[in-house]
Amino acid sequence: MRYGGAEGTLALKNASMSVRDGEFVAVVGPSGCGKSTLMKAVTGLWPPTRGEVTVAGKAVKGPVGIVGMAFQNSVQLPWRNTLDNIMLPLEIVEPHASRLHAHKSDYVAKARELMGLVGLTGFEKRYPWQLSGGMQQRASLCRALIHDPKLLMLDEPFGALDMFTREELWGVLQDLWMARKPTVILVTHDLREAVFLADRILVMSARPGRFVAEYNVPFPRPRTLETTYLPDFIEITHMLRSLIQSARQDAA
Ligand SMILES: Nc1ncnc2c1ncn2[C@@H]1O[C@H](COP(=O)(O)OP(=O)(O)OP(=O)(O)O)[C@@H](O)[C@H]1O
Repeated sequence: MRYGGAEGTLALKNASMSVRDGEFVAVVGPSGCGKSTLMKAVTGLWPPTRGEVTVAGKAVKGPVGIVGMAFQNSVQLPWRNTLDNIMLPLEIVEPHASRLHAHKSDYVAKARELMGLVGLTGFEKRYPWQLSGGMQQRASLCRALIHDPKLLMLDEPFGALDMFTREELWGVLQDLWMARKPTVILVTHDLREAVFLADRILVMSARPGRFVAEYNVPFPRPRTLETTYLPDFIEITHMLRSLIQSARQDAA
């Protein structure tokens, strides 16, 4: 996958991966290795120069409707309250857009249910600027899930948060995933986050990115912060750190 024509930046090369229905996969790798590019390819936001992407058995030719997305900088529309921000995808993604007017109360109930799951009950009428960063990311997760996407793409969703809030949101995301079981692809620089959340971790090489290792995470769910202090947990994060360190050195 190349940006800017034949002489442009080669972001991904021979980057082949597959994810099972309902699986939670984390993608880690050196900075600039093409993780976000991978997300753009999978969601159909940027077509690969060569190769193909298949989601739910169909070749991706443009933006994929069954995807929910959340990024590091959760952009909530400042003139909409939290409930209305969460409901935004319903105005865009079919079949919900055509049904929204006639079934508004059902959809509002669904948004409230999601808000309950992430601990935002009572904040429906608050505007984004009245919420903390962590609360805005909770709202982003709800917005990413409101249209029941089969695939949830998360690109550093907690990257801008302090460690305590981040760890709290790992639990929130795990609960959401266990309740709804979407397929998740999480891009993260935080190796503890990857090990806490994922069933399987894919490690990328330096740019042009490809997959150089994968690791199945053995811990039963629900995982708790106590899990992160287990010797095995620490050993896996060390091992991932060494793999990424070697990938960075190979590139140097
Ligand atoms: N729209 C674009 N146009 C040109 N080059 C781009 C574009 N987007 C990304 N790149 C380049 O492609 C390469 C991979 O970028 P990408 O954002 O996918 O990496 P990343 O692994 O997500 O980075 P980071 O870990 O720092 O977030 C980088 O060299 C980047 O400069």
